[in-house]
Amino acid sequence: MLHDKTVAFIGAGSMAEAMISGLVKSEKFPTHQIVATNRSNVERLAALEAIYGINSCKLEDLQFDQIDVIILAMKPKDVDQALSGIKQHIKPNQLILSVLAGITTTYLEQNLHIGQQVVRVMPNTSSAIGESATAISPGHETSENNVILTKTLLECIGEVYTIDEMDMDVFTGLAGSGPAYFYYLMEHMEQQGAKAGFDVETTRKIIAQTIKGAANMVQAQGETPTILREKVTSPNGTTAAGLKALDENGGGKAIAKAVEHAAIRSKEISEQIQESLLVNSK
Ligand SMILES: NC(=O)C1=CN([C@@H]2O[C@H](COP(=O)(O)OP(=O)(O)OC[C@H]3O[C@@H](n4cnc5c(N)ncnc54)[C@H](OP(=O)(O)O)[C@@H]3O)[C@@H](O)[C@H]2O)C=CC1
Ligand SMILES: O=C(O)[C@@H]1CCC=N1
Repeated sequence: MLHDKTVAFIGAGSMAEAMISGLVKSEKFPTHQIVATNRSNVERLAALEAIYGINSCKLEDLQFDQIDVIILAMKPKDVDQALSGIKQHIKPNQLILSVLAGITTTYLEQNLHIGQQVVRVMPNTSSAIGESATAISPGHETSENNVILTKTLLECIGEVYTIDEMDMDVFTGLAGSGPAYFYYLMEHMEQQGAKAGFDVETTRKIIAQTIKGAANMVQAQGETPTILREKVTSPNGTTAAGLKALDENGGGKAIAKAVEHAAIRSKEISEQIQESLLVNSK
């Protein structure tokens, strides 16, 4: 299904690079069928070409009629300008995937053609190694074939979950932003290792293996995190002391708040973009 598809990224930053890396590593389709464009940073495009063997070009030189799937990957604040720039070149039956946090399918449909095929997508940067947890929510006009194409394409970069768009903000708080919470945790664990005189490289490896092992246990054993946590925790042992300190210092609450506030911010972005649309249409 993918071998004859051409995919263009509009926006070539961190998220586009992670997806390009994962797509290339999947070897599901030729790298020359991936094209990256951005607003102005030509050095960045040259670097992506050199690293991944993909194509790139200036946005104005993109051959839109030869692209099957267009992936929007600019910041939400730039979406209006980006859509105004590309609308005249795209056709309603072209599939548009948007990875933009907070940008709804309704917004995309209102700003593109009647009947435009759109899917809202929320990947994370683990796409780079084929380990993303990616959500998709198809637009109102999107055909079943295009939903299947979207899933097939995104399965190259990890697991894909089809969710109700109402749940996209929470999914963003959990999985889109999620890797950052674990990196933050690792940063803090690393600091403690360094304080105790461990060298940074070794500590990093130890922590990464510990997190990977814990995640794999959840996936492989089919046991809940609660049961698995209890199995680590001996009465009056070291883990109990560590968990008590976490609780007393608001650890659990802080994690819940992180997910909650990321989701709130995603919703806020939707509202702000919708408001600016209303203001501009007055
Ligand atoms: N980073 C992440 O972990 C995740 C990000 N996302 C979403 O991905 C999107 C991109 O994020 P990220 O990659 O971090 O951002 P970056 O700032 O790294 O990249 C943004 C890219 O968009 C380009 N761009 C800006 N305006 C336009 C335009 N009008 N036309 C074409 N290209 C344009 C920029 O080009 P130039 O450099 O030339 O200005 C740049 O290549 C965001 O909407 C974010 O919500 C979703 C999931 C996870
Ligand atoms: O921080 C952001 O807004 C983007 C969306 C999810 C991850 N990064």
